Amino acid sequence: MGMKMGVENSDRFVTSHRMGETNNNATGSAVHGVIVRNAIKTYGVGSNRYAVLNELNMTVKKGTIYGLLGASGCGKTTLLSCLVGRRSLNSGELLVLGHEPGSLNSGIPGPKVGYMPQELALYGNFTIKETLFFFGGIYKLKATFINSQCEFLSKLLDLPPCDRYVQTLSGGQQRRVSFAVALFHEPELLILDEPTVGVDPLLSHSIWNHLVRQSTEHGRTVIVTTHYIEEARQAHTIGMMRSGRLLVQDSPENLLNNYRALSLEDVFLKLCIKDDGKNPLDRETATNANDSNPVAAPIRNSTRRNSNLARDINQIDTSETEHPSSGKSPCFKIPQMSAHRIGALIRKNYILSFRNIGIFLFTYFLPALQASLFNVTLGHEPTGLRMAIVNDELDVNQGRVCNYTMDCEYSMLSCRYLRYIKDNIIQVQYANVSDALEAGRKGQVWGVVRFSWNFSKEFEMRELNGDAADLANIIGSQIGINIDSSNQQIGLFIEKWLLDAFGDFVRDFRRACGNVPEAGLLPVAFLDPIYGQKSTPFTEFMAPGLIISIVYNMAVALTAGVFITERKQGLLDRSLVAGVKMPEILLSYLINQFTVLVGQTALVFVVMLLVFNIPCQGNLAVAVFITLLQGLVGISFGLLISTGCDNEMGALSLSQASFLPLLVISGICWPIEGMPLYLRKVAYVMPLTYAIESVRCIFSRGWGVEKSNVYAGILVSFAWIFAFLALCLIVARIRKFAS
Ligand SMILES: Nc1ncnc2c1ncn2[C@@H]1O[C@H](COP(=O)(O)OP(=O)(O)OP(=O)(O)O)[C@@H](O)[C@H]1O
Repeated sequence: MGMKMGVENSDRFVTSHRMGETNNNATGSAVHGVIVRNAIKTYGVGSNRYAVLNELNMTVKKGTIYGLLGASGCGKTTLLSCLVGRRSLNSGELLVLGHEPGSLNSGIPGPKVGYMPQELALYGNFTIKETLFFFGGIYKLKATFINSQCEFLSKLLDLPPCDRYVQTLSGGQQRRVSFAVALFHEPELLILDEPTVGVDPLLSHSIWNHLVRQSTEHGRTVIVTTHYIEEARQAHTIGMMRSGRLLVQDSPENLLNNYRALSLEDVFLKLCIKDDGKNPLDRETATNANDSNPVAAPIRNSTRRNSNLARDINQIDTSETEHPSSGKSPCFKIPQMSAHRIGALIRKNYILSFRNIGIFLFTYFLPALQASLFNVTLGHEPTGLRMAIVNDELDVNQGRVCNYTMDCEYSMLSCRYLRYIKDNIIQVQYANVSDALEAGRKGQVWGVVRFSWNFSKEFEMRELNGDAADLANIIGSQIGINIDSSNQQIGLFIEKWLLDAFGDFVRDFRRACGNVPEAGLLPVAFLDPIYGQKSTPFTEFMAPGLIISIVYNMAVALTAGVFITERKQGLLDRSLVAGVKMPEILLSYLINQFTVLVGQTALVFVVMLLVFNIPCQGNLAVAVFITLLQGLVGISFGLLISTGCDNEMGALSLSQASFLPLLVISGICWPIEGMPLYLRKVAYVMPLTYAIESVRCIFSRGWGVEKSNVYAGILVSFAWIFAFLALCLIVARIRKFAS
């Protein structure tokens, strides 16, 4: 029933449906849909180089169906990808609808071609309707037209309801949706790579009928590959391919007659037997099937072929023909971008993001969680540090026990000093130094504090004698300290607390004795700091680096794999054949990720500044701006990874591998001034270094953009964004993702 309705409605394919256009079905006056001459295409490099297309010649008349048959691996897909402009020939000539694919105004890649690749090349998270609307957006089709096509093709191809998700469809249904995507915008040329795989015979029959109608009633050219040789009988011309060459091309009837065969399979078999053992480059033997046939003629000998090429090209309306030299865009010229394609890509990216709402929310809030974790875990003073105390001044037998006097009394000063030590240190009494040191070696204590038996007495002598104090007196009044310095941070804290405790002890004691408190301290005074506080918390030093590295790393992680999956599933190829340009894809991802980045950055700043009170002395807007720029650097780097890597694992490894070196070299955890001179130069050209320095200057010094330390961060960020994006385009061009 559905198929019947499809037949009735087939006239829809002559409507005008493109926004801003009156008629899209001008077929031009060229006689040939496709002409391929002496096509050579190789893969691999050096000794691994091999030819997949071997001086191949092919002629497809406009408005006809061309069935391309051949064994697996003979080069059919490669030929088709050259026709749609996704690959280029090493040598030879190729004209599709009178233009070289990829040349200006050729419409290929673009709306003139409908391409169904071998892979499914559909977004599983999209409904059928969303799929058509995505490609419709790329082709700038009107919504009413897409809706009516959706309805029409549903009936023709017996598709499930249009609101069904592609990933929930059966394999055959998915193939039919893929077929619908190739058809629905009514292209002049249909290139279908095995459209009937996984489709039941009834539907396959209907698909072929539809293709016949498309060619006979609407003058569309169809090139179709299939492994089911017999179904190709409905094609006007059959091309039989082997080892990168066309053994023959002719109408099915002629082939059956000329080879006295009952089936096309027999014809192919006979041709293969004939071809076996012959030099694949021997053009005479490869193309001697039917000398009298005008379509078979172009693939005979080289002399004839050249003259045929001249003739074939002459048959094409010269106004429609574009030669490589005239129309091909220069190597690295950035193609013109279009708002409707970018709009379609952005919508697609958002739909894909919101379909995985759980993952989206997690990644959206992750930077804020990381910032919170940083504030909770880093920069705080350690507590519960056990220190061994060996106080020889204590002797119960001699009546030397701790007293708690605060008077000017030189008695049991060891106990008095110990009371000034911060609670972060747990004091554990040990009877003798050797036991205490042994405990330190076993990791039971972080150090040993020891007093001699006559500590208070010697301390008094030292105070009274001043410069006249002798060495024995000085040594006896010392507080001996051994610290486990295996952990520098803990060692530094213990050292500082013991010294602070001594400073407090001396000041109080001298005050009690009516002396000037400060006289007992070192004659070095740290006055008010120029910037910051007297003891700036470590978190404040690290905060700018942490903010930027969290935002940067998140941006890299979210973009490093963005179009690897699309590429692997053939979706990138399909979009590019539909006319999308690589810069448009990059821009759409930049825009999508940037909107996520804005939210993430805002949350990180809220957590750092409002929740954990990291001070910002300068202009917060400039700090946020630099952080956003760094996010864009991360997105650009992620896109570069995505362009260069073939699989998600490689992208993940590369993004992770680059993160740690960048972290350490950018001065996040340790001052750049602590690096060797040569490394500092490297550090300063890294993407994050200047930006971190800029934000640090804004946060702690309150500097503005007029200072070179601040604007350097902005300029360097812009430079990296442009460098990464330019590299993306170059890599894409080299790897042939670009159109
Ligand atoms: N990107 C590539 N790099 C290297 N070799 C490739 C590449 N793509 C295809 N090939 C090789 O080129 C040959 C032709 O492949 P192609 O996909 O064009 O064959 P095909 O006729 O379409 O096969 P099938 O009918 O199985 O799809 C195969 O040997 C294949 O391994």
